[in-house]
Amino acid sequence: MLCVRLAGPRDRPAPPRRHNTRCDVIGKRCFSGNHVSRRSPRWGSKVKWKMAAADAEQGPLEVEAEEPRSFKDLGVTDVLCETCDQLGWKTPTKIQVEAIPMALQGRDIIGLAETGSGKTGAFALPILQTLLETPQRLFALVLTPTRELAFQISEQFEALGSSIGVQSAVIVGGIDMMAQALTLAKKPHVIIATPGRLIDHLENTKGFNLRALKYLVMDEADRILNMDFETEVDKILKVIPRDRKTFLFSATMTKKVQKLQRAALKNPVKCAVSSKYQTVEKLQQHYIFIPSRFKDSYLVYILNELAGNSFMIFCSTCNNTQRTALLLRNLGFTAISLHGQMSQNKRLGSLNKFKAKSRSILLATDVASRGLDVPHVDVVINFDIPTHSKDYIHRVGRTARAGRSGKSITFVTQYDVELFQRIEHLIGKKLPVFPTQEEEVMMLTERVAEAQRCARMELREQGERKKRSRDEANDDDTEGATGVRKKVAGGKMKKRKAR
Ligand SMILES: Nc1ncnc2c1ncn2[C@@H]1O[C@H](COP(=O)(O)OP(=O)(O)OP(=O)(O)O)[C@@H](O)[C@H]1O
Repeated sequence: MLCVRLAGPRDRPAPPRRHNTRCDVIGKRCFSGNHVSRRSPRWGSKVKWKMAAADAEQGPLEVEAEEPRSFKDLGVTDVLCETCDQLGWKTPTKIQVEAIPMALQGRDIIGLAETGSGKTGAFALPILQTLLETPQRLFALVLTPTRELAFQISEQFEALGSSIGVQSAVIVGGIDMMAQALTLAKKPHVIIATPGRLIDHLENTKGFNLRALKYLVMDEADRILNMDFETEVDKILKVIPRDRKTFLFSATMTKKVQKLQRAALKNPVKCAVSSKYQTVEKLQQHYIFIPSRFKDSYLVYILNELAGNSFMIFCSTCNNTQRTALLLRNLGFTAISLHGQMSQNKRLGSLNKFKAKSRSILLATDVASRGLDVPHVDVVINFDIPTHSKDYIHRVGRTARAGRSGKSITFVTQYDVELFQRIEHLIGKKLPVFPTQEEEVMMLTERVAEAQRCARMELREQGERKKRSRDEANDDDTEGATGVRKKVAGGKMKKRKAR
């Protein structure tokens, strides 16, 4: 028997019912009788309805909930509660409290919650629970803006679904189409994809379609819906069923999300547990105002001052990311880069080294600003100020995740004042200055200048090598290219060495 109580979308949740259900392993029947219907969250009677109407024209329904104590209270089935417990998720986060019961009732959802607040679990758990109750291949599609985020979400689905045998597939660019086609032929339960590559498969891979899809998730929805992906998303929406459930999640909300809400959502519930552009409370945000030509010296100074921490440093271009990584490596820091001009293998390699703490500094473009969850990041440095203020929120959200504390420092030069003011306006806060000692910074300039010269040389050599051979093995972020470091090192560069 499948656990679906056919109820109207505005029904108040019914009391829990125990019943026999398909569970534990997708497609196998369990008769333990321990499972709670997906339409029967235990705390249902405590839901207070803020707005009575929920018509698409009138905007999404907003709900306010009294806080339940456990995932079980939200209506999550025992087997998934156990997995949450094993993952160390003792209590649900606010967005999970708001979104999971609504999702289990079969509602479309717009989820807005600050960075690092557990949005992935908020959409993955209801999908897995429904999959358990109504097993089906090619059940859910999650769209993400970046490849690394797709891998991360897939890991989370696999972790949460480990005890029920869920199979997920990552379909992103930069990876062999044929291998992906073979994976798709096995019909995984959940596909996590970047829009462009998914379209490639929908158009070119024989036998692959999403005509039976039950769930569409857009993670980082506002980014997915901006101009870069608009055409792809429209194409995808045309080839998936209209009677699917749709979830949009992000830490920042734009008018474009509302635009899509009109186009693709049905009777959505808005689960907003933060204001539109909110940064995390436990994040200490700072800025430094410095002349543009001393940026590198100030960076080295700060890395020394905060030695022992783990850093994510954001640059505006691939070239500057690469250059700064080379510069820092020439000065003995364990820095590694992640940007769009690297092969996918190298990108994942960099991220894994940083995650494994074998590198303490990750330099990245905005390809790493959204969604990436590396819990040990202590400090985010905006070496180049973000040109889109919203990116600031996502970048600094790479630290202070899941209740931890963290620090961010934004470099503001004479050219960045207006952008900085826009950021302060967006987040509704005046940021304090990060204290620096100018004399100490100036003492670094000579060595930094030498390292800059070497980094430029290496960058040129890398460019020439790339031209000579398109062989990926020789391209991008070759850490071996730091032989020049020896030329620079000479004496003891740093007061203290970053880990
Ligand atoms: N209920 C929970 N209890 C404890 N930890 C949790 C819980 N839910 C999620 N987490 C952890 O919190 C971290 C952040 O979760 P997640 O990546 O889903 O955040 P997010 O809201 O999607 O962030 P972003 O906006 O940056 O994408 C992850 O490491 C995840 O394992």
